[in-house]
Amino acid sequence: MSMDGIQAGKKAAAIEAVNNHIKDNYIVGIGSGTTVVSAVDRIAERVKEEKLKLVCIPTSFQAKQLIIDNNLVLGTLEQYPELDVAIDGADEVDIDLVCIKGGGGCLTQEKIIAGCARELILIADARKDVETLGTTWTKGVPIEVVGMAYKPVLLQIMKTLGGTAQLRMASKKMGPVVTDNGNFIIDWIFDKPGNWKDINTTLQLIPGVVETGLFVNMAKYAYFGQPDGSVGVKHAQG
Ligand SMILES: O=C[C@H](O)[C@H](O)[C@H](O)COP(=O)(O)O
Repeated sequence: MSMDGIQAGKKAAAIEAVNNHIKDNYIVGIGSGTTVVSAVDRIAERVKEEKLKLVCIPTSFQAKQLIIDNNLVLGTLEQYPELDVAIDGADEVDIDLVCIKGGGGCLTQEKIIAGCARELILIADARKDVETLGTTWTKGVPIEVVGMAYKPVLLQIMKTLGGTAQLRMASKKMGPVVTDNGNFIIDWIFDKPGNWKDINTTLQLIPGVVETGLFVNMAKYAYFGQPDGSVGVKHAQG
């Protein structure tokens, strides 16, 4: 898939999801990443054209900037602890709509916002629509960890679950990536897919782990855009 094709797919998925799931007077969670940029563009367009009254709650520093730059109304969880919908990207989504998030390091606030929303809607290009996790996304599961605990956590993950866990290093700064919450990220490359609910619980129980990039039973719909602009929609069972 060409870069243009990927971009076209992201945009198409974002537009269709915003058209179908954003309604007047909604409190909307704004996810993070490149695909969400197109969603916020479309939200801003609809607010202008249809005079929608929305409040947008960000999942990251990037999302907050997107909301402000597009002149949307910015809110916080303190003001609006219950959201109507959250729209967010994903690094890979399996057949049960279990997904990996955090490729851009924003998983913790994303999961909090998703947990407060009635509906989590995923938007992605079609490469990310897979049967089992680890098919096209080979960078593993991002796990946010308190800085001083990164080494024991990393060792514990490999001992308990196998695979390879490594500290994510920054590219334009010496040392590790530091999240919006002041923590580090461990990327865990798993050997094979498993029971993601159990794996997620195991990871969360390791002291020092803040949150994992495994989103299990959270997404309600996933929109996958193709290079030709067509969009496939998947709905969670149950
Ligand atoms: O940390 C980043 C987020 O979880 C993103 O939503 C995820 O990485 C997908 O990003 P993109 O839309 O850029 O592929």
